[in-house]
Amino acid sequence: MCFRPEDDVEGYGNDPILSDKQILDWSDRLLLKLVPEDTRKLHLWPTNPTQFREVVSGYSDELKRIVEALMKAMARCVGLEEDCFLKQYGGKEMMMSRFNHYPVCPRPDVVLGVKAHSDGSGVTVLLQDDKVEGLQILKEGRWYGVPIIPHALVVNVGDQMQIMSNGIFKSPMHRAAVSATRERYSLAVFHLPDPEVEIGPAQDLVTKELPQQYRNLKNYSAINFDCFQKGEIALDSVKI
Ligand SMILES: O=C(O)CCC(=O)C(=O)O
Ligand SMILES: [Fe+2]
Repeated sequence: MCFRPEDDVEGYGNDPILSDKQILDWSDRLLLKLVPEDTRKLHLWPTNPTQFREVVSGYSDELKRIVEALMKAMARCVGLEEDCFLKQYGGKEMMMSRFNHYPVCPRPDVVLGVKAHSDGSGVTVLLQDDKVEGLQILKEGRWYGVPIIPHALVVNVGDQMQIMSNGIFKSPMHRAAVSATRERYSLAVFHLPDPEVEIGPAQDLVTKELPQQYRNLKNYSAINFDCFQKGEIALDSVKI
């Protein structure tokens, strides 16, 4: 019922095939827009388990509150007015959820659950599997496993926060490994600006020492998608 329709990105399916050179991710995923609420495609939302809609709606409301508080704190951290980043989002911020399932894989030495990427969001909140590790972050050329911390959420800075902060907050490269013996689940919620609204480096963070690093732009998700298909890094393509 909730299978991804051919002309849509939302719904349940495997890694979508966008090019014949693409190495596929070892994962099934369910992609659902949560916010704006009036754009939810409820026909793609599972009805089993029966509490799914209620639980996910509640989670979405709480997360929106947390992310907004976080973005305010991040603005204050770099000496900006607290609503400086949120204001750039326009009135219609977006939240997209991705439920990842990584089945047991016979060759975890050559296959990834999610290939190395940085998130195209402003901020991503990850709810990790509480038993099976898999998330890895690239730091100074080495991959580090992210440990499971019970009841904790993992927050990832996304590319659009790197742009708005003029490169001060970094959007890390990360990937998900798979296991030969255990399946794994994760839930990523991407918090993004309204695609119709222009974002760019906060002018107070543009100085003589740190000139503007990125151009102003709209709909970064589309830029990200185009670059992914060409095998290019989206952030590099918008660098000045
Ligand atoms: O499964 C994970 O821990 C990471 C998933 C991820 O990076 C993503 O969905 O963008
Ligand atoms: Fe990610």
